[in-house]
Amino acid sequence: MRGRPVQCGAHRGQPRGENRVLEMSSTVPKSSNIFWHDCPVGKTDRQNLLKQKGCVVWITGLSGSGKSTLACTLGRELHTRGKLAYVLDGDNLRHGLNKDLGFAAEDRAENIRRVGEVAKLFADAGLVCIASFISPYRRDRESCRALLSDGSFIEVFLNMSLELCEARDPKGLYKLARAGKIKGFTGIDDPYEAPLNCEIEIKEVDGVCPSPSDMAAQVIAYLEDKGFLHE
Ligand SMILES: Nc1ncnc2c1ncn2[C@@H]1O[C@H](COP(=O)(O)OS(=O)(=O)O)[C@@H](OP(=O)(O)O)[C@H]1O
Ligand SMILES: Nc1ncnc2c1ncn2[C@@H]1O[C@H](COP(=O)(O)OP(=O)(O)O)[C@@H](O)[C@H]1O
Repeated sequence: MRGRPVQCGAHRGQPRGENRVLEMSSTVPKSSNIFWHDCPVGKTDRQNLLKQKGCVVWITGLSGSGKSTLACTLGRELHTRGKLAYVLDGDNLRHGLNKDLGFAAEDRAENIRRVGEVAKLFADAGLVCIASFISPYRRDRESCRALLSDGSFIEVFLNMSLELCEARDPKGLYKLARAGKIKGFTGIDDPYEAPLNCEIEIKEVDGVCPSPSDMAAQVIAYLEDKGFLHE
């Protein structure tokens, strides 16, 4: 859902003859008397330099579904092809930018809101931004999608069963959650809302998950097809 337009009456700090309408897709700023500054080098210039188009590949799924694995494999594959990508990973961002947030629904929403804004900046810089977050709430993911225009938000759903994720349990978190030692763990006693209209769905076939390189190849094929890997 697009947010409400904000009237912005100045350019580079100088008042303009007519107001410019900026589209704000998230919350309305708390601060007043703020002005948008345009720079002479724009997104198109950066994309031409990089010979690629900026976008956000948003990977969502349960803990243990393979989000970080896909993010890293995809990042490496793009790097090998000479494409600039950057991975934003849930666990990593919770060590810094989002270290003040927990796992209550409102904290997860704020986590995803911040990441959506950061991912938008990376896409504007011309990079393939790979965001790897459980992002369990549809509404939060849709808010991030609304920040990006023209199909440049690509939602990848790692549709792996809870059984598979729990059997993997690389960090032992499902075991702790089952034992009641972690409360509000996604898939156990906290919700995960599967995407309804994602661009890419990766799932098990006969209980077997595609290999990391096959998953990455599926995303690369999409990016190629939609022209993100060219000027
Ligand atoms: N309660 C609870 N629920 C889910 N996950 C938990 C929880 N507590 C800690 N962890 C660890 O946090 C990682 C998920 O962080 P995210 O930022 O991706 O979560 S969210 O998008 O805000 O829901 C997640 O990483 P992944 O396993 O890589 O998904 C876990 O390692
Ligand atoms: N496609 C895959 N095939 C087999 N094992 C995988 C695959 N993707 C991930 N794994 C393994 O599953 C576990 C969880 O993967 P991870 O990427 O950490 O998931 P998430 O980031 O969603 O929590 C890891 O031990 C990883 O090596």
